[in-house]
Order: sequence, then C-alpha cells, then structure tokens
Amino acid sequence: MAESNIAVHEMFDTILILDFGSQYSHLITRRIREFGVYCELLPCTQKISELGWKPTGIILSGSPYSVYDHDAPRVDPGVFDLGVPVLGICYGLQEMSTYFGGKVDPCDHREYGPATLRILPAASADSQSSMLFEELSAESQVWMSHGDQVTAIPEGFRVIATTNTAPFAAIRHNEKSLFGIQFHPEVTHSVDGKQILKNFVLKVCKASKNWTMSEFIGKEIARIRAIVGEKGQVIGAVSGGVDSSVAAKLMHMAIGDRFHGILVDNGVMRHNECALAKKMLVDKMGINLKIADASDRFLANLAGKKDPEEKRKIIGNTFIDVFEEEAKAIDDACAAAGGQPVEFLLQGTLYPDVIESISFKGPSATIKTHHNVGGLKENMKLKLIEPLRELFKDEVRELGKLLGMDDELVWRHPFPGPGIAIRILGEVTKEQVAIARKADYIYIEEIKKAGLYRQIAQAYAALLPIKAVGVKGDKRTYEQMICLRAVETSDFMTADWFPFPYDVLKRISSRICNEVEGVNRVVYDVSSKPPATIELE
Ligand SMILES: Nc1ncnc2c1ncn2[C@@H]1O[C@H](COP(=O)(O)OP(=O)(O)OP(=O)(O)O)[C@@H](O)[C@H]1O
Ligand SMILES: O=c1[nH]c(=O)c2[nH+]cn([C@@H]3O[C@H](COP(=O)(O)O)[C@@H](O)[C@H]3O)c2[nH]1
Ligand SMILES: NC(=O)CC[C@H](N)C(=O)O
Ligand SMILES: [Mg+2]
Repeated sequence: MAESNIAVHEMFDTILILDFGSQYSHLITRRIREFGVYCELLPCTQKISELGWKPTGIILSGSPYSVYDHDAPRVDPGVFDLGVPVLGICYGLQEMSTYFGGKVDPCDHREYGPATLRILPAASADSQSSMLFEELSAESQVWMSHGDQVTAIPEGFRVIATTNTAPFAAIRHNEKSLFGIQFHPEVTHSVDGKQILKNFVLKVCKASKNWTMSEFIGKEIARIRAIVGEKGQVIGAVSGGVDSSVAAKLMHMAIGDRFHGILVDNGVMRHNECALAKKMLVDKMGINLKIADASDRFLANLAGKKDPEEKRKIIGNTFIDVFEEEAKAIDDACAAAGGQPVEFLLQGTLYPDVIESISFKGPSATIKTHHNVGGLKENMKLKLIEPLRELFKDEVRELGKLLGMDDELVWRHPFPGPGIAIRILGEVTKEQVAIARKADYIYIEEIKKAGLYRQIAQAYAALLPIKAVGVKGDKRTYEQMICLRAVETSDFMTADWFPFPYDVLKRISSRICNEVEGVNRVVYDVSSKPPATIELE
C-alpha cells in the first residue's frame, strides 16, 4: 500500500533522536514534545544523507551495547557534518567520544541510580555551556545507568560537569555545539533533567516552540487537502474509539462528505456501542458514517472456536472481508454519482505503533495478534493517510478536546477491535456475549458513578465459562463467573491492577449477581502486566 504523507518536518522545526536501543529513548521524545517542540525518533542506522530533511538538532540515545563491542551500533559521521547541535546521552556520549578519538573503558563499579552532578565553574564562563545548564543549581541529583565510562576525552573537547564517580559527566566541544552527558536527563529521577533537555532544544538548538495541537489542526487539515485534492474520496474504518474518531473528525473538517467512515458491527461490541457511536459521530460531529451490521457473520465464523489466536485471526479476517465489501459499495456509489473513485484510506495509527515498528531492537515476540481494520490486501491499491501518526495518545486526547469532542468520547477507555470476543474465555456465542456485555455495562456505570473512570486506564468485565454452585432466593444455582479487570498504566506496555475501594467492589459485585442472569460469582483480577496481559486472550 502506498504512503502519501507530506513530511511533517516541512511544517515544524524537528529535533531528531537517534535510537541506539535504550529503554528510555521514547521518553526523550515525550519530554521534548512536552516543551512544544516537534521531534522524531529514528533508528541509529538511519543514514543522514538519506534523511531528506534537516533536523534542528540531534540527540544520540543510550544503548545496551558498549562502544567497544564488536557489533556495537555506530554513529553515522554525517550527524557531525550537518552543523547542527548534537547531544549524546550515556552511550551517545561514549560513542561521540570514541568517534572523535577519546577513550571509553568499563568502570570498576557499574553505576545504576542517583549521583550528584557538579557544574564546573569553567562552564559558567562559557556561553554554550551556560545555555545548556541555564537555571540549574551548581549541584543537582542525576540518574546514572551505565557500566562504561569515558576515561579520556577527545582532543578539542572540555569537561563541564563531574560527579564523584564520573570525572567526565558532561563534556562539550570547544567550538562546536557538540555536548555529551553520562547521566539520563530524560528520566524523572534526574531532578534537573527536563531543564537540561529544554535548554538544549530551545536555547542551544533554538527550535521553535510551535508544536501545539491548535497549530497542528490547521496544518494537518491543509496537508490532507493538498494530498486528497479538490475531488478525492477517502474511506476509513471508524470504531467509536478515541483514535479513529479524532482522525475522522480531522478528515471531515478537511474534506467534508468526501470522507466515508465505516463502522463494522462485529457482534462483540459493548452495550449500545453502535447507537452511541452514531450519536457522537453522526449527530454531533456530522461525520458521514455507514454502520455495517455484520454481527451474525462474525458470530457464525466464531462458532465452535476456542483457541485465542484462532479467534483473533477469524475476527481480523472477517473485518477485512466486510470492510472491503463496504468500501467497494461506497466506491461504486461514488463512481455512479459521477465522483472520483476512492483513492485513499484513513488510518488512526499512533506514534507508539510507529516507534515499535522502527525499533532498533527489531520486532518483539508475538504475544497476541492485534487485529485492526485497514490491514487491507495489497491489490486494493489505496494510499494511506495517517493524520495521528506523529501523536501520542495524550496528544490525541488534547486534539479531540480542541476539536470540540465530548469529554465522554475523549476520555473513553480503549476498546480492542476483537472486543468482547477476547473477554470470553473459550467459545463465543450470542448468549455468552449478552452476559459479558451486561456485566460490563453495570461495571463501567458503577465506576463512573464512583468518580473513578478517569483514574483507571482501562476496565472491563470478562466472562469465565466455569460454573460454581450458589444460592439465590433459597434456590440452588449452578452458574458462571464474571471476572473484573481494571488497570493503571500510561503506555499499556506494563500495567498494574487498580486498588478499588472495597465498597465500590461490593456494589459492583452485588449488582452483577443480582442483575445478570446466569452469573452467581464475581472475582477481581489482581494480576499485573507482566506476567499477565491487560486482555484475557
Ligand atoms: N468495529 C469497528 N469498526 C470499524 N473499524 C474498527 C472497529 N474496531 C476497530 N476498528 C479500526 O481499528 C483501529 C484500531 O482500533 P483501536 O481500538 O486501536 O483504536 P480506536 O478504536 O480508534 O481507539 P481506542 O484505542 O480508543 O479504542 C481503529 O482506529 C479503527 O480504524
Ligand atoms: O485494537 C486492538 N486490537 C487488538 O487486537 C487488541 N488486543 C489488545 N488490545 C489492546 O491493547 C492494549 C494492551 O493489551 P494486552 O496487554 O492484552 O496485550 C489494551 O489496551 C488492549 O485492549 C487491542 N487493541
Ligand atoms: N545507558 C547506557 O547508554 C549504557 C551505555 C553502556 N552500555 C554502558 O553500560 O555504559
Ligand atoms: Mg478501539
């Protein structure tokens, strides 16, 4: 599928972060975005000569490698030929030092944790170093995570800060804007770390502080119009979730009814989901949306299937089939009305997905096959438009708010494409879906009533198809169990269970047992991720 993105760097000053594989690389990106500066993370293997745009400044990340490893990732010398400021962090410092002829050796004591950074008086006398350390106190706590150290700095560099254990905790080139620091300014435990990054980006690189969602809206709409043209038609899968709704809203603002949203009712959506999506997207936002009811088809395809991966694959494939049929119908209708055929596909891809796919560390092991609509076959020849490709989830929410979307939609917990089907262990039937759906509705309603919805990143009720004995109205029952899940997380990669007040759990449990037929027990999942995952399957 062809890409049709006009580069965002043409619109915003961009700091380039080269990822050497550090676990903190994405944090550097987050921090800089918070200052209102646009930045991008690319693998360290990116050749500067093939970049096609000029960054305003470059940051070299940390790495699990040692610079003296035979397979250590190397910095592209092109980085230093651009004439833009460069900041090396940990491995970035070590690699920069090695490149310019300095020396790096293993430390006697590996150092993981706090250290006191002391800015040398000489640094205050030097305008570049003063810029990097502006507003810092002479001593501050920084966070270390290294086993190697620079033992001799390259010629032409000078030391500007030290710690008790690191004589070269911060260095700079005597003339050029090349800096290296041994500690990690991107982690919150480095008390002045944020300020150092801010100084580097705003003072040293002089990047414009124009990365705000309100600037983004105007520029993105103009970009979409330039790509799609006066008559082009765009289709897109819309779920009623935050990401696709925000993407659809932007698209609607850019091209009106030439955007055709398709919501697939897969029979495993939450209670009232399609009606709610229609109310918000069509009635309130005016989006051109078709709701395709394929619930029977999904449930028929899922009949008798128990294996989690098989269930996910069936749902993913059915999504594609239904979406392609609907897309073709829209295409035919556009052509019949004398319009252009559909040439573009809207996708709600977010930046974390992009980071994951370009990771220097390579793809991680498949834990679950994630299924989204839009994974269409090559021969559809649609060109992708991904307006949220550069944004993190919190930025998408901010955008949604600025676009005037209701809080109820902006703050919705994420809901996976395969829906309730991966929240019913084993076989999925219409009856089982009805039980899980009702319990989930009650659960979320009570969470909202208790004022806890925004504190929880994601919550849902799952159905465990095992039976236990109970007693209701003096009668013996033999019924299934509902398993409640609620997690706190910022990136959904790791998560911890939410510590509910007991009285809220009590109310939820009592309501579910009383109101949901076929259930006589409620359990609460107290597993973190890892070792568990957020969804059950
Ligand atoms: N029932 C559906 N009908 C149409 N498209 C869907 C459906 N479910 C998922 N999708 C598509 O799959 C994409 C990925 O789903 P995902 O759940 O990650 O995002 P979302 O639903 O837009 O937002 P959220 O993360 O808040 O749930 C959606 O953006 C949407 O394009
Ligand atoms: O759109 C989606 N399609 C999927 O197939 C899918 N599987 C899991 N999820 C969501 O991803 C996050 C992490 O979930 P796990 O810890 O279960 O992997 C959680 O937010 C899950 O809800 C999905 N989203
Ligand atoms: N965090 C880092 O970048 C570590 C760099 C290198 N592996 C060291 O141990 O010093
Ligand atoms: Mg969703």
